[in-house]
Amino acid sequence: MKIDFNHMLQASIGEHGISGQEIEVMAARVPQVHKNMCDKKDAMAWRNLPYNQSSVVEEINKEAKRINDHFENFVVLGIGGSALGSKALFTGVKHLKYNELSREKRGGVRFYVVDNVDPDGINALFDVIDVKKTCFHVITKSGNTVETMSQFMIVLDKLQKEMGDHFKDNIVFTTDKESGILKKISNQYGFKTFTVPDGVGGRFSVLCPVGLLSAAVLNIDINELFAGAKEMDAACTKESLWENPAYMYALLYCTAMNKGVNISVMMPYADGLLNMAEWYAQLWAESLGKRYGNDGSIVNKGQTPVRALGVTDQHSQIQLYAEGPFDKIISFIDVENFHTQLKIPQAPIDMLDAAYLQGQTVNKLIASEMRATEYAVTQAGKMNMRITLPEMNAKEIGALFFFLEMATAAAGEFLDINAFDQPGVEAGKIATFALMGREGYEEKAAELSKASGKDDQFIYTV
Ligand SMILES: O=P(O)(O)OC[C@H]1O[C@](O)(CO)[C@@H](O)[C@@H]1O
Repeated sequence: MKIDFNHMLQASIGEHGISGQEIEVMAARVPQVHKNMCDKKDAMAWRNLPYNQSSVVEEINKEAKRINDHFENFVVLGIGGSALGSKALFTGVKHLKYNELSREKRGGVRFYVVDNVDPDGINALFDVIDVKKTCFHVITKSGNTVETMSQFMIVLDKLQKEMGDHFKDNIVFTTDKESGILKKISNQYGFKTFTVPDGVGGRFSVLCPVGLLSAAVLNIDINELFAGAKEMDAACTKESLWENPAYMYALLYCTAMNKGVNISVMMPYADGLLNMAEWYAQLWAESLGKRYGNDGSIVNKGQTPVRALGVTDQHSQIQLYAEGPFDKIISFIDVENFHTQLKIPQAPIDMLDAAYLQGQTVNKLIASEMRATEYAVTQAGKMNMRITLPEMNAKEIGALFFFLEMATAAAGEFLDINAFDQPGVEAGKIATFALMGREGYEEKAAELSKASGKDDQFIYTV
C-alpha cells in the first residue's frame, strides 16, 4: 500500500498547504505522542488483535463452517462499530453482487447487515429471507444498545413463531465478557457467544469476533487480514515520523484542524470501498469529536468526516471541493488492480467524438479520472492525499483498517483528547430510553414531555 502526503504540503499546493516549519513544530510532539501510544495498553488492546486470537479464530472458523453447512443466510444485527466493520469487509473483498450469485459461485450463505431500526428496512429483509434458514449474529459490546436489542427481539419472535423453541442454533452473540443484558441472556439460555476483548472499543473492534465471524462466514481468510494488519503495525509502531505513516497522517490532519480545516472527505475510487469510508467516518468522528481536552478544559475538537465516491461524486461534489472554501482534506483511495478488467468495445455505430474510448478499458478510465481530479483539486490549492491499494483483498483491507485505527489513535494524542470514549452519544441514548418508557428514566421523560420551546412562527406546515 502506498500512502502519499505530497499534496498536503505548501510545496505542492501553495499557501493553503502545510509548511515545513509547521511540520517541525508538530514533530517536536512526536516523542510524547509515541510514549502515550505505547503506554495506553488498556485503551489500545485492539493493537494486539492480529497477534493474540489464534484459539478464538479456530472457534470462529468452526462456527462459520457450521453456519455455512446449515443455513442459507447470515444476518448481522448491530449498529455503529458493531456493524460497519462487517460491511466494509464484505464489499471491500467480496463480489459486489454477492447475494445475487448462485450458492455455488458464492461458496456460502447470503450475507446481510441490519444496522438501523427503519421498519421498512427490517421488513424488507424478512421479505427475502426464510428465518428458519438464517443465522443471526447479534453484536453489541455494551449488550444494551436499544436498536440492536429491538432487532433481536423482532427476530426472536419470528423464529419462535416459525420454529417453536428450536431456534437456539439460529443465533450467535458477540458481546462483553460480563456486562450487559445480552451477556445475561447468554448465561441464562446458553446461546453460542463470542467475546469482545477488554480494551477493544466498538469502532476499533473489526479485527475481533465482531468482524471476524462475518469474515469467516464469507470465506475471507482471517490470517490474511491479520498479515496485512501486522505489516502495517510494523510501520506504525516506529517512533520516527519519517518511517511511520500513521504519525504523519495524524500530524498533518491535526495541523490542518488547528488551522480550521474541519472536514475530512474520504473518497475511494472503488464501489467496494464506500463502506470503508462509512467505517472511517465513525472512527474519525466518534474518536476525535470531543468537548473536553485531557486537562479538563473545553476544546471542542474534531473534524467532520464526509463519505464520497469516485467517480460518481465528481459529478456532484467536486465543484465544491475545487472552488469552495479551504476547509477540507480529501483523502483519495485508489486501487491499482481491480478484480476484473472491462474493455470499452468497438461500437457497431459511429461514436463520433466519443470514438477515442473504443478499445480502452474502464479500469484506465477510473484511474485516469482519479488522477485528473487529484490534479484539479491540487491546482486549486486544496489539501489532498492518496492511499493506493495494489488490490482489494483481505491483506490490503486488514492493513487499511489497522492504518486508519493507528492514525486515529495518534491524532487523539496530538489533539490531547481521549480518542477512546464517546460521552457525547449518551444524552441521546438516555432521551431515547425515556421516550420509550424504560424504567428509571421517568424524570427525563417528564422533562421531554414538557413544551418543546419551539416558536410556531418558524414551523411551516404545507
Ligand atoms: O456495540 P454496542 O455497545 O451496541 O454499541 C454500538 C455503537 O454505539 C456507540 O456506543 C455509540 O454510538 C458506538 O461507540 C458503538 O459502536
